Amino acid sequence: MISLKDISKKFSTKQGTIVAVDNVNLTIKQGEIFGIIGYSGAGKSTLIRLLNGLEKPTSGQIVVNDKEITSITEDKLRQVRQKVSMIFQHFNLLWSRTVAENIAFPLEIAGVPKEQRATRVKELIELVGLEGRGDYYPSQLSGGQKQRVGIARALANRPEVLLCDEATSALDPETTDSILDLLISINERLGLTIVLITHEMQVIQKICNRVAVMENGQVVEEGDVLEVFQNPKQPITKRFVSQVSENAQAQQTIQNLRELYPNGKLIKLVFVGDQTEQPILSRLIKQFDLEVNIVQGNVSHTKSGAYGTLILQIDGDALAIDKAILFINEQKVHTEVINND
Ligand SMILES: Nc1ncnc2c1ncn2[C@@H]1O[C@H](COP(=O)(O)OP(=O)(O)OP(=O)(O)O)[C@@H](O)[C@H]1O
Repeated sequence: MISLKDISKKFSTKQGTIVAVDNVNLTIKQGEIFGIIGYSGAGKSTLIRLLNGLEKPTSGQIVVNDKEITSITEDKLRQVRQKVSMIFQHFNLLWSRTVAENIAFPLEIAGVPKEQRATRVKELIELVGLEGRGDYYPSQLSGGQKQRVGIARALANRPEVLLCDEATSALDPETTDSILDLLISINERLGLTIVLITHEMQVIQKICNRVAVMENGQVVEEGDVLEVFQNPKQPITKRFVSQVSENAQAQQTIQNLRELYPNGKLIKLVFVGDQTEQPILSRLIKQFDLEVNIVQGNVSHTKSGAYGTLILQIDGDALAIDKAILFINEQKVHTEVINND
């Protein structure tokens, strides 16, 4: 549905040339929710703006729905843009228009007759759960409600792709959850392809099928969310994954246990999907003459299944510990020894 081939975007500034996007190759499939994560300055905004033609790449090709958008005329680009909508961190609503008038705005631009506009606005208000708020002004709405207006407006002309630029970053965790639930339901009900950029792994975890990790303009890692959670390869990906799977308190506990049991091994187990149901721990204790302490346990639910981590402190004979680790690996559970130093 969307493919980026060798895409680079350079900006010339007084300080010199900035490479905002550096040779990116990506394919986004129809109907999926694809997340792009990176810290500030990684190039996410530039990349997403390239997808709807707001920026032109310095080199490379972008194909959206079989149309090569990098070399088409402004007129044709406008047609493609109707199929690629966007929502924003700060909503970008028109403050002097009511909710209904904001949602109607893209329909007016597209020349939809007044009566059809009214019917479509009503449908959209229901779709995003803003019944009874049609005559409100944006200033009378909460952040979450404003983003619902943004989503309704973006969907007005029945796009095939929705781009989300840090769409939940200005919202509190509970409101973030409700907006992400709305995006999931829209993706499922309308079969809409969603591409989102974020710096929060929680967002990726909750709603994305696949993820690309950006650093210094490059995509440094990419894959199914569950796989990336299970086996992050790059240091930056590991940092993002630990945002959701570990917490400061657990780190403290690890520190304490290292001091308490200098001879034991601290082992992190990573479970995916069905493995989270398996009684691996009880079998481990039964089969091996080892002392096993649970330091921390955590199960996160991603869109494609459950993902869990368990940190164990295992003490006893060194050979038995190695055999136990082998046994755990045989259950297809990924293990990582946390150094005792
Ligand atoms: N129009 C521009 N002119 C010059 N430099 C730019 C321009 N747009 C972006 N950049 C630079 O490109 C790099 C990537 O910026 P970009 O906004 O894409 O990153 P980001 O990952 O979205 O970060 P943030 O979340 O802070 O917006 C940065 O160094 C930024 O300063």
